[in-house]
Amino acid sequence: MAEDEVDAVVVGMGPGGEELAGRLATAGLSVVGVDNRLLGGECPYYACIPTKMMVRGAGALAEAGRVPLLAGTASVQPDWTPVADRIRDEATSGWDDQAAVRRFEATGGRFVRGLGRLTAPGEVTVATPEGERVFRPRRAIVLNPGTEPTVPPIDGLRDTPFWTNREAVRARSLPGSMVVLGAGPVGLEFAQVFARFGVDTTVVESAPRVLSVGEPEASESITEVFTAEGITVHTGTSARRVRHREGRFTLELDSGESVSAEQLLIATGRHTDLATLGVGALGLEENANTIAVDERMRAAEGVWAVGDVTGHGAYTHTSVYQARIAADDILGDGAETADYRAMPAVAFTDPEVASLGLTEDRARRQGFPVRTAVTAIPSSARGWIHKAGNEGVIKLVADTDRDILLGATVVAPLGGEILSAFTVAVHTQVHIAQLRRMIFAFPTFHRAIEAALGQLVD
Ligand SMILES: Cc1cc2nc3c(=O)[nH]c(=O)nc-3n(C[C@H](O)[C@H](O)[C@H](O)COP(=O)(O)OP(=O)(O)OC[C@H]3O[C@@H](n4cnc5c(N)ncnc54)[C@H](O)[C@@H]3O)c2cc1C
Ligand SMILES: NC(=O)c1ccc[n+]([C@@H]2O[C@H](COP(=O)([O-])OP(=O)(O)OC[C@H]3O[C@@H](n4cnc5c(N)ncnc54)[C@H](O)[C@@H]3O)[C@@H](O)[C@H]2O)c1
Repeated sequence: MAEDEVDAVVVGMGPGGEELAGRLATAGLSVVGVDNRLLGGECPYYACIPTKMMVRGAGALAEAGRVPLLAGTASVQPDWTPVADRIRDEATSGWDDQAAVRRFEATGGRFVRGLGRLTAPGEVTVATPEGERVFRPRRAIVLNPGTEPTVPPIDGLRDTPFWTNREAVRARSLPGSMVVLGAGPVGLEFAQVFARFGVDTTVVESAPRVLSVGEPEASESITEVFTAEGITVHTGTSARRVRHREGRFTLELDSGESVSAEQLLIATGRHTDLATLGVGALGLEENANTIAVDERMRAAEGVWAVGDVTGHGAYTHTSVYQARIAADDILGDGAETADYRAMPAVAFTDPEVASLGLTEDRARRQGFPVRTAVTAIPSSARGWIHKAGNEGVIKLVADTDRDILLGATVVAPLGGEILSAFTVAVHTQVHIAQLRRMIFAFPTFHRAIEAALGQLVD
């Protein structure tokens, strides 16, 4: 058992851990970054980047399919090979992180591949193929373990060769049919991609609607688009039993129906194994799904946590934002504290579902004096011109006493880009009266914001 004294140990090198470890190392601290899988975490190898390459391919097919309505004829033959090649060669280098390791080492950091565990206050033990290494960092332990796909306890499921996002992004070919269990952002992005590449796709969601934590208008809009694209959507039901026989999955649903397909994708959420991470050594709850942090990401004396595990939004930009704040705090110049009011989220379906701040329901439950506005994208000038693929809606949630926006949802082509105007408005608390005096270029999609703002005044 070797012992190392260092300034900081970062356990889990997801986007936040990588950013933070690099910052500390660049500042001159001796830093060890630990990851048992790939340096960079889920986002570059199994999540954001490869799935957005899939979305790009699927989007090109969808646009080609719109040609007959707009511009003549187009003959398109979907082929998964360019997508699979791009993911292997351009996104993940064959799921090899050597470039990321070299980039981190160039900052002065040391990378240790292995499973990190808190073994005492101020002590991290890393199990590597060569044996255990014990670190007692002088200044900081940072936890960035991210999340694993959650597999629900459905009778028969565990014995079947189902996919999670990790198998789906490695797929070299696609099945003829697919059931996607779970209609959060992960399930919906994959479902639409696969359907557009010709897979007969069925979505099963236990909540009453898809994207159930968002605005109902967004759920309705996406359900309509999916249905129009030939995707079958079951809501308010789950699977009580799964069987896999002769190359086919069959799911018996709670509703009494059954659905069957060549492949099953589990997209029912994420979790973190805090017991394996050993947070009990810090006096923290091992059965919890998140590590509570203060506004500077401090979880305990000398311990910071960043990323999905903090429960403040499972997005890469959240993890990197928190990493910046934690790094400043560790380096001793931490004036900035976390403010999540304008934390954006984008599901990269087509149309994109982009949102930030409070939904109407949450704003009312929190006791705000609420007024809302809803405007349909097809009724805007640009939406009408765009025609095929113009589905969507903008919904605003305003605090009438303070004359500011509390939340916004944009379902639209490039909805994530349109959302940026609201990110500024909510982040800086611009008065709605001031927003209404802005000039919105004609005929942009974001000009639909003006119509929505107009509904917020008498
Ligand atoms: C399919 C999919 C698509 C997504 N698309 C987007 C998107 O478009 N935009 C977006 O913003 N977000 C997206 N996300 C979410 C995004 O991937 C995560 O929020 C992001 O990766 C940040 O996670 P993190 O920093 O908490 O750590 P992660 O990226 O989860 O990385 C954590 C790392 O820590 C390692 N680790 C865990 N425990 C230990 C341990 N004990 N010892 C050593 N190493 C350990 C893990 O192996 C992993 O490498 C997507 C997620 C999924 C699943
Ligand atoms: N573009 C992005 O920023 C992006 C993309 C993908 C994921 N993410 C993040 O990753 C995280 C995970 O996303 P996700 O979609 O996997 O999880 P999620 O928790 O957002 O959604 C999971 C869905 O599965 C449903 N579900 C749970 N158990 C079920 C069951 N047994 N049967 C049927 N349905 C069931 C839930 O009701 C929920 O709607 C999210 O927090 C998300 O924000 C972000």
